[in-house]
Amino acid sequence: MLKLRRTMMYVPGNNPSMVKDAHIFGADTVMFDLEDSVSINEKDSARFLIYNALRNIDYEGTEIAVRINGLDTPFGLQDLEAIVRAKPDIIRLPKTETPQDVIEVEKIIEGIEKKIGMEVGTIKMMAAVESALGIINAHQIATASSRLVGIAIGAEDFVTDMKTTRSLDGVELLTARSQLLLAARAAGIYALDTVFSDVNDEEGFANEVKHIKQLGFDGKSVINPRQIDIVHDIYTPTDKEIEKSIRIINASKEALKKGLGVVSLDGKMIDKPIIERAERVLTLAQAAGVYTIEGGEKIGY
Ligand SMILES: CC(C)(COP(=O)(O)OP(=O)(O)OC[C@H]1O[C@@H](n2cnc3c(N)ncnc32)[C@H](O)[C@@H]1OP(=O)(O)O)[C@@H](O)C(=O)NCCC(=O)NCCSC(=O)C[C@@](O)(CC(=O)O)C(=O)O
Ligand SMILES: [Mg+2]
Repeated sequence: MLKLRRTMMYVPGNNPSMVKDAHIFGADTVMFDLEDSVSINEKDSARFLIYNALRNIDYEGTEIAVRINGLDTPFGLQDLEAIVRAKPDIIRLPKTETPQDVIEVEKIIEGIEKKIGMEVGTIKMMAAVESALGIINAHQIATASSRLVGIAIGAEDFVTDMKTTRSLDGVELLTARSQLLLAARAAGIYALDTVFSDVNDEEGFANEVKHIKQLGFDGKSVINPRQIDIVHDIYTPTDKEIEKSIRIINASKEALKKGLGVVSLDGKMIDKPIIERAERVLTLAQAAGVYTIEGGEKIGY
């Protein structure tokens, strides 16, 4: 089954009540943060909290990521030493600028895995790109380690680096988002969009989600439980899309029987890429729980 990563919800690593209940809101991934939502004087206590939470709280199968501090800070190495031992699914690197940043973290993770007898490769990685240099190096970053399940854009830091600000239409991010997506797709890994900081602007948020879905992102980092359903609703194939995909696949099967590569449905050409897109709609629908593919046969609509 396809692993959905429509939402990765940031949870400040210094907030015990948020950390305890983080999984109950239904985000596809919960991401405990040790970096920018934690002040310098709380770095050690947050690391301790997250280490203990991962070891003692049952997150009921929700994918867990931890955003560590960069290795260029006094906290990054200590974060890795503690957090790898607590076995999250994913370590997220902030402010990744070069493939060496990824390789350096991977070596440390591997060293800890070996030291504690954990199978090498258990901990996956995700790299956040948040600067002009990172975007320019996006493909090298995306292919720097087989542990990488995805790359993400961090827009707040990126626009600061670009000496601009964020707007509702996101014009300042278009090139960076596109470059990040190209890098992720060429590397065959997930592409995650950035946070939308105004949790009360539901309309602005929904418009941004529609925009990044159309660009091709797999999902988005979110900062508040109220943002989760908005993303999931927009990302879940509609009944109409599912029905159309089934008709396309059935038409393609008929074409195959007749030995045809191209067939027409409702006056529109149906060929291989269109069939692939229809298959993906059904795969996404199944992963989202709104459609069933049983024994290779598509049923349930
Ligand atoms: C925004 C706000 C303060 C609003 O507070 P409010 O109090 O108004 O929220 P309410 O809606 O009233 O909360 C209702 C109930 O949900 C609970 N609840 C809320 N949020 C929850 C949550 N996240 N996790 C679990 N539980 C939660 C809450 O405890 C309450 O529970 P209860 O009291 O029991 O009813 C709050 O959400 C929050 O702190 N968010 C996380 C912020 C954060 O992590 N920022 C760092 C990551 S970005 C970054 O670093 C930039 C970046 O790097 C990013 C990139 O890479 O893209 C770049 O460069 O761009
Ligand atoms: Mg950031």
